[in-house]
Amino acid sequence: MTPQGSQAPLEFGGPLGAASLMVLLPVTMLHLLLVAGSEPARLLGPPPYLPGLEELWSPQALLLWLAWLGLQAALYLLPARKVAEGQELKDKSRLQYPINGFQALVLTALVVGLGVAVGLPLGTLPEMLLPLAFASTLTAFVFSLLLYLKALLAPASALAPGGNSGNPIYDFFLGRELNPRIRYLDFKYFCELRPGLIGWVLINLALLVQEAKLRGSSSLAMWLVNGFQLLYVGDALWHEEAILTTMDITHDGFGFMLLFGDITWVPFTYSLQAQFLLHHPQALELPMASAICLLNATGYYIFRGANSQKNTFRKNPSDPRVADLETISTATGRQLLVSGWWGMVRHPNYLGDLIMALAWSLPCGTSHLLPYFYLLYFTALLVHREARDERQCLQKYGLAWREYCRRVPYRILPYIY
Ligand SMILES: NC(=O)C1=CN([C@@H]2O[C@H](COP(=O)(O)OP(=O)(O)OC[C@H]3O[C@@H](n4cnc5c(N)ncnc54)[C@H](OP(=O)(O)O)[C@@H]3O)[C@@H](O)[C@H]2O)C=CC1
Ligand SMILES: CC(C)CCC[C@@H](C)[C@H]1CC=C2C3=C(CC[C@@]21C)[C@@]1(C)CC[C@H](O)C(C)(C)[C@@H]1CC3
Repeated sequence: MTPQGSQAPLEFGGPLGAASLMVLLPVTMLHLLLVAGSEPARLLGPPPYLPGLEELWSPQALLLWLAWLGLQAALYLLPARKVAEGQELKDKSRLQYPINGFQALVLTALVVGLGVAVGLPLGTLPEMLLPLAFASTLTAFVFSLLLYLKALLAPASALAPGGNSGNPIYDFFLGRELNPRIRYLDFKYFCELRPGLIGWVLINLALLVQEAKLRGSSSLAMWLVNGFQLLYVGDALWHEEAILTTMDITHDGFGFMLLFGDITWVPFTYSLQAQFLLHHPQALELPMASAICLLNATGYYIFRGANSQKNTFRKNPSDPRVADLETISTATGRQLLVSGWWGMVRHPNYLGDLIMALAWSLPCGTSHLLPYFYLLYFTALLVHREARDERQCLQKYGLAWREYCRRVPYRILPYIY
């Protein structure tokens, strides 16, 4: 039996907020897909037209989507170069995770390359984005329901701290079980890094190919967006093990929010800049392109530096790369860094991520707000995420966290926020 009505405070506006988000997020995604292909490309205006069910629903798109999930699951189950252990769980056990995400990216590139060589029309993918996104949304709802039902059979120790309020809508949205898995296939870990992230760069690539077909060559702006986002995804898969200490894996249950976010929202909205560029070509001069590359490199340097510093420290505080950093001791026995990247602001990794988000939008010019959607959404997501993390850290570390906040007063942007 699983406990109902856990005392964790309700987040995301409770059941009403959760229900609204479950409608709003898919509608926003479909709106963005429609608007990106339209002439005025207005983020805040109405969509160019309202698609009928016959345009959204396509059995071929559903089959293609399921085949994609199947391919990624098969690649996940291949032998891995390393098996990593997750954080300690409530019952003191640790789960095992295969580290073969980068291998999956390379093998996917080979499979797609082979497919193209035998005539797979990659350039037609952009025309299928709407039905694919719809099929992906349907699968997210169905899988979330299966996860909700699976959690009914899970022991109490397997449940997430939130997501077990007893309200079915809220719990369906937030996710009840912390690490739902069937044998070695851990659904949350699989979804967080594979089908969505790799799908995102594949969609970008198809948009680049299609642009070359339409206009004779791919634009510099399209190359930059593809290159920056491939670096981001490649980096995430290369440092796959680091995901095991993120809030999503250690704290959040696996429900509609993360599942839809991972497999639907990421590939179909994070590729918005490339979608925009296919329909709205932008001239980009070399000096401007160089400045944008420098901005992306700066963001990446901060993002990677901060994330690696924390991961190295969490794995082994005596590692020579972090042993000289100043720390605060906490009652839990864990320490908090107060110098290096984590002495600059309390979330230096968010700062680097936001700088990169700006660099991904700039190649699209300044005539439209639409390609800046990611930057706006991401700022809101990270500000909200930062507040959630602060609450959890205050609960975990108490006075030591207050001392950290006193020593490092800014959250994300030095001297501003
Ligand atoms: N592209 C996208 O859509 C998204 C990207 N991201 C990115 O994912 C990455 C991970 O983000 P997220 O999981 O939110 O959070 P963090 O990687 O920032 O992890 C927060 C945790 O780090 C530990 N921590 C905080 N301060 C310190 C300190 N001073 N010293 C040591 N440990 C500390 C605490 O956990 P503990 O003490 O228990 O170790 C805290 O709970 C970020 O780079 C973020 O930008 C996130 C969301 C969406
Ligand atoms: C739209 C919903 C309200 C919220 C959905 C949120 C999800 C899209 C994001 C939650 C945390 C994420 C992370 C990444 C992608 C987006 C989601 C799933 C991440 C995999 C991107 C690549 C990074 O290098 C990372 C650090 C591995 C990220 C981890 C968190």
